[in-house]
Amino acid sequence: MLQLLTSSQTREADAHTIKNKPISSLDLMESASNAFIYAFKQDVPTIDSLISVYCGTGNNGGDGLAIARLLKENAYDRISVKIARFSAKESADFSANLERLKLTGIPITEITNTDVFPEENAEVIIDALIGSGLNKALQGDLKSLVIHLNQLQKKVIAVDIPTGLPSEGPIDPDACILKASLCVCFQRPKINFFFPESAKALERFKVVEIGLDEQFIQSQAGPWKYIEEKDIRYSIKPRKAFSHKGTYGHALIIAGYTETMGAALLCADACLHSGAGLTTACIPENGYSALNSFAPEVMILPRSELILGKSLEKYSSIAIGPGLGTDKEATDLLEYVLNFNKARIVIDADAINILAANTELLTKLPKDCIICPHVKEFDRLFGKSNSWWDRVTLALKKAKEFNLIILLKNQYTFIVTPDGDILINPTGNPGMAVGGMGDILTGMIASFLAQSYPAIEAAMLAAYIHGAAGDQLIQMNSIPPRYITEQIPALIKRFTAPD
Ligand SMILES: NC(=O)C1=CN([C@@H]2O[C@H](COP(=O)(O)OP(=O)(O)OC[C@H]3O[C@@H](n4cnc5c(N)ncnc54)[C@H](OP(=O)(O)O)[C@@H]3O)[C@@H](O)[C@H]2O)[C@@H](O)CC1
Ligand SMILES: Nc1ncnc2c1ncn2[C@@H]1O[C@H](COP(=O)(O)OP(=O)(O)O)[C@@H](O)[C@H]1O
Ligand SMILES: [K+]
Repeated sequence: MLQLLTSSQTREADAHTIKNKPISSLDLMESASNAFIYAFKQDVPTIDSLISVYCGTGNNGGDGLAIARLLKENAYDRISVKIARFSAKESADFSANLERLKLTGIPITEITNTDVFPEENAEVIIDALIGSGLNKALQGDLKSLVIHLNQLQKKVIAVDIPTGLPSEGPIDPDACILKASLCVCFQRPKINFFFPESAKALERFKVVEIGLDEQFIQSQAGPWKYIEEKDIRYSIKPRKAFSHKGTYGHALIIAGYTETMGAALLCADACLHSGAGLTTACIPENGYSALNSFAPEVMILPRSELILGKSLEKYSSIAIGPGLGTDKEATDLLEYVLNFNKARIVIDADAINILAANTELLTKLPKDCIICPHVKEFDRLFGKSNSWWDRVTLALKKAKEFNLIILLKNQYTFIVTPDGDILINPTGNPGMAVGGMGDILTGMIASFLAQSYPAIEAAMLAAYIHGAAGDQLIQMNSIPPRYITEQIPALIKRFTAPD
């Protein structure tokens, strides 16, 4: 997993690299600027594009000056540089790069006040005004400049981070930010890129290596970790020779209601496709024939038997909630499952809403229980948050308090653990924003739990593979959830095979 850094940790990684590699800070800036150019060339291959580089006077601005010079060396020769000089300060590496830039003949304009902005006919704007050194919300002259640049509606490519976006912490919905169509960021994505509020600052990002000390970065403390394919390959176990259905556990799916039987079918079918040896669905009687025709491999536990106290001993995992409803019977079922207390459980959808209405049940959750709320379910359960940063911070607190794994769903799903980690899932795409998609994920988690994966791994494998299945169908505008299920077995097999 990639350890993500706060802006102050990034500064430490920067200083550590300069001291120990060793490399001068000016050479590190050159390396960062070269890495930017590499990504830029892929996005703007036309060398006669008109490019304007807007620079602040800190190190982000220093990058901008070096980038302008390197673009010229790479045959882009229709470049101009605009320096926003609203204060007398400049960083040493900015000054050094300004001297180098002056030798190239690239036109440089200084913007010292905002009464009149220089005319701008560039097709591409490179934003090197402020990077990770942002220390307050934009205001004054710089804010006026950013508002002006946003109004031009040009293609903007940001260096390291869009000007005005903080690297971490709550994103103010009213903040003034220079909106980028692409951000080329250095070494690690910024934590704030993973929150929906960042959509006002950037459309997409690319991460480029700039030569910071990886060992140092990985040894940094902090909850934010980014899941990589190699983590999945490392966790996932191939099926063994001489194994049989009993080897892979027996999952019980307690789900479905007259109007929402589909949720139970999708969930049970996804569990089956994710490798559980046996899958049983506990659904109302009016769903039996639908289940038998949709997924004949799945067995049935009559709802009436469970209500009468049928033992849960034989099940290696239990999923409860998809399409379950929130009536008295559903509440009793959840309580019964929680009282059993031995099962490896995943709680979703209506079962989360039942928890929200009966918060005393939270204390009955067994150790390493997984809940997988979407944002509304999460807020119903734990209260409203003002920002995603606050919401995930709250999840961290609740995961510790209740010894619980919280899988908070979104474009980037956050898996928050009782040990204080926040694992960010990178897979998935907006085609997956279709009802029933979460039911598939819950079935997958139940399946991995049944197969004896530790709970955090079960959550991680399910989230990653679920999203990766969606990414295999990226050519579809919207993805019916059952299409995800079809992808799962081959995808799991692929992750068990050598690279
Ligand atoms: N290790 C790495 O990743 C590497 C990072 N590198 C690059 O360095 C960048 C970080 O550079 P940095 O620390 O010099 O800060 P930077 O972003 O230029 O901003 C500081 C300037 O902005 C000003 N300022 C701040 N807030 C403001 C506001 N609201 N409104 C107005 N002004 C404001 C602040 O002024 P002050 O408040 O101090 O008066 C100061 O002048 C990083 O993003 C990357 O591009 C690479 O070169 C090499 C390796
Ligand atoms: N824009 C998106 N990008 C990536 N994944 C998404 C996106 N939208 C939805 N998903 C995924 O689809 C699932 C939706 O779950 P949920 O909202 O519970 O659906 P439902 O309740 O209809 O089953 C989650 O796993 C979520 O991560
Ligand atoms: K920037």
